[in-house]
Amino acid sequence: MSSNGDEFAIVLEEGNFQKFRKCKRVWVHESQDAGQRQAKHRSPTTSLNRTTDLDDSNQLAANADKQQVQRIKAVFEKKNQKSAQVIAQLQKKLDAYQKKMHELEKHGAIQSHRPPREVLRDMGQGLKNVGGNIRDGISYVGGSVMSKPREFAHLIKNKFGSADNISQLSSERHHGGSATLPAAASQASMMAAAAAAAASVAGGGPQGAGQQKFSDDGSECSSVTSDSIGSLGNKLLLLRSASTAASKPKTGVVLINMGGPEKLEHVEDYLHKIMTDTDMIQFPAFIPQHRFGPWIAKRRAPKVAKKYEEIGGGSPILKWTRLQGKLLCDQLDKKSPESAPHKPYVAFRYVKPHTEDAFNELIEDGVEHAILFSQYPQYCCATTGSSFNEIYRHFRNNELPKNLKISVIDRWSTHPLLAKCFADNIRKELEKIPEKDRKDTIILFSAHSIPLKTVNRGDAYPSEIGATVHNVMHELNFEYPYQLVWQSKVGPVPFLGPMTDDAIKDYVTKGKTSFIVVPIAFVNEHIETLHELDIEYCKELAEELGIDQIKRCPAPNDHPLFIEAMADIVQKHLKSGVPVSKKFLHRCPHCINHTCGHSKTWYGRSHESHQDAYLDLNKKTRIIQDQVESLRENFDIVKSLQTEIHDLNVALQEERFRSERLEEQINDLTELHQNEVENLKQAMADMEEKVQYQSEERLRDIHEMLEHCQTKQQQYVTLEGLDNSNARALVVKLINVLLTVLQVVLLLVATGAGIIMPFLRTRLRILSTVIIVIGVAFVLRQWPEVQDIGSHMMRRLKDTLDPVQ
Ligand SMILES: C=CC1=C(C)c2cc3[nH]c(cc4nc(cc5[nH]c(cc1n2)c(C)c5CCC(=O)O)C(CCC(=O)O)=C4C)c(C)c3C=C
Ligand SMILES: [Fe+2]
Repeated sequence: MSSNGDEFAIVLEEGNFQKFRKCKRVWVHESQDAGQRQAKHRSPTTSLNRTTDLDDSNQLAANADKQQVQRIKAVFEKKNQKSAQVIAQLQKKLDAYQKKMHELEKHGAIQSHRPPREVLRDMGQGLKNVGGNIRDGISYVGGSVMSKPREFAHLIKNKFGSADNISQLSSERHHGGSATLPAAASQASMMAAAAAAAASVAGGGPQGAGQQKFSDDGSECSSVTSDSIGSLGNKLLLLRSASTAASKPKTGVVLINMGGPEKLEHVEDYLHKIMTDTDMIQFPAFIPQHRFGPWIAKRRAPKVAKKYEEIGGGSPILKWTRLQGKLLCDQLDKKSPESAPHKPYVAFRYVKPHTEDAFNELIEDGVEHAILFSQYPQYCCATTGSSFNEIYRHFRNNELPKNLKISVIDRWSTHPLLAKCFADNIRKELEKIPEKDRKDTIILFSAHSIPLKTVNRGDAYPSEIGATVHNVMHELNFEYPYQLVWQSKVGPVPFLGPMTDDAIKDYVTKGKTSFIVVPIAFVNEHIETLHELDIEYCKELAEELGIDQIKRCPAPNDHPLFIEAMADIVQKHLKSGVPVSKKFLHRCPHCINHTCGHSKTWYGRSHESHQDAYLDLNKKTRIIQDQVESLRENFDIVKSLQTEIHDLNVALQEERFRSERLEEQINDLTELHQNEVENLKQAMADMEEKVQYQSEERLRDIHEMLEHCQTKQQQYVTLEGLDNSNARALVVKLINVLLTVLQVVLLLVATGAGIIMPFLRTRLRILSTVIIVIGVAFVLRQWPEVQDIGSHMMRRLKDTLDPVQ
């Protein structure tokens, strides 16, 4: 048996072998689950490795002893534990990310079913954009103003001549006249008409084809009369029908204006509110305004009501404002999707809908940002100031919701599109004037006057009016003579002049006969354009002065350039990120109005708080951006960890396979060994049996020989006995003696052999026996000398022991 075999013999020793099998079972069991999971991932290279592994394992198996097996087991166990830990950690991380992503999805940031990585990337990008937008204000999303509805409107205009005609056709249809109107077109007409209203430039809308000459008596004074108010009504009706189901508005555009009585019965209340508005009118200190104001309102009401009656029974301000708001928000929705949906709210100072109506609705709608958009292009303490003071008072008594951001557009007198709009309207009026008179036509920019006292306090109104006038004239290349004049003086106190009517009178006396009056301070038709300018000046004064060339330029109303101007103003405001202008927070140098002081402080604070909120939002956006970034990084880490896990699993799988092979080898060798041991045992048993059998054979042979001898002897005895009985007896006795002697000799030989055999079993014994025998023989041969030596030694010993003798 080889030395390797010896080592295996030790391993296979009953106790050790059991231990080895037990350890192996534990190890195999631990790695079994993972092995099953990974089995399908076995790569072709693994099978290649197997051969090498097999050799390794053969080698290993060949050299393995108990410690080696345990060491191998420990290494694999350690590896197994490590992988299990790594897998558990990664699983944990993965769970956390999945949870985060789930939360993000749940909170609406991700609403798609795209892969989370892509969603994360888009979200990150979106947040980046949001951040950018917030930093830059709300970014301008470019888009042509001449968008689809307007193109559609142009189409319709080409077909029907004017948007107004659509409603006409529509009513004709009701009377059976719609046979020629295609069904689809009739359905679309409602939508188209709304767009057409926005596109009613020259020839369309109230200023163009729909515009009517005021007087039946052939007066040239152009105006927007009750007929055109009716046309405005139709547009609004169509707009309303065309409006789609409203979604929750994000941005509310609050159109701030003074308003006018829509019905005659509202006139007194309207005047009452004006007369008691101390921002608008300040009675001398000795007159109690709250008493005297209503009294004047009551007295003045019939006269004012008559005027409203003459313009069609009420102020068109609300209708125009609603239309302007609708068109504005439509444009904003397209141009500024970041702040969409936009919804217009009307906040009038003296009639319904009041400030509180607008804000109640706006808050109920859940608007996030309310833009307080003054509809007075030029700031005046009596008008703009009064409305903003009213809003301040409203929020002094009512809580401003924390989630409602407010910002202010307080003036826009120099907006280029406003000037372009006025210039366009002026050009159109100029075209109506005979060419010979055109160059000499004086353009009279007429604005509502204000008391000189107000001017002297430092009200910006006159200078801002002047700025608009300058810009309009710049648009007209200053090609015409022009003059800024003032109208609508009320009460006995001195007002800013020259008055419009006085100016016309004096110009006429100076030989001027052609005028275009431009209402420069108000953006839609109202009593002062429709009555004071159209009736009192263009008609009555012209008659009185004997001239027929006083034309009136329409107010901006729904002029596309004006709507575009409004949209641009709002957009730029959003983009600027400036909630309130410095100028607005700055009081007039001689302001005596305490409300102005409180109001501006309030706007300033709310501005600050919004600025804070804005900064806060910015900060939060940045934090979210950072989080998205780190999430993205973590995502990458998870990805690489997943790859690592996969690699580890593959390696683990290979190790497991290798160990399996090793185990198989060990099993095979164990079996081989057992077989060998069995064979050896068998061989030994066989040998034993053979020896036994051979010795029995020998004995039998001896017995047979003895029996044969005896038989021979008896034969001899029988043969010879016949001759001589005495001799025969002697021979028998002799043979018996011989046999006995032989037996004794044999016995002696056997005994001797029995005695001698132990001495001859090993070489050493044989050697020592030979030496002893030779020694004894030598002693016996030299016996006398040995005796002498013995007696001599005895003597010497006695002498040594007894020194006295
Ligand atoms: C920008 C325009 C206006 C300024 C500035 C303005 C100042 C101002 N007004 C009054 C007194 C009255 N105004 C009245 C009506 C009225 N005022 C404006 C515009 C401005 N007023 C308009 C557009 C209207 C008419 C609205 C409508 O119904 O269509 C009235 C009531 C009518 C009347 O009694 O004649 C009064 C009164 C003052 C004292 C003032 C400046 C301090
Ligand atoms: Fe006024």
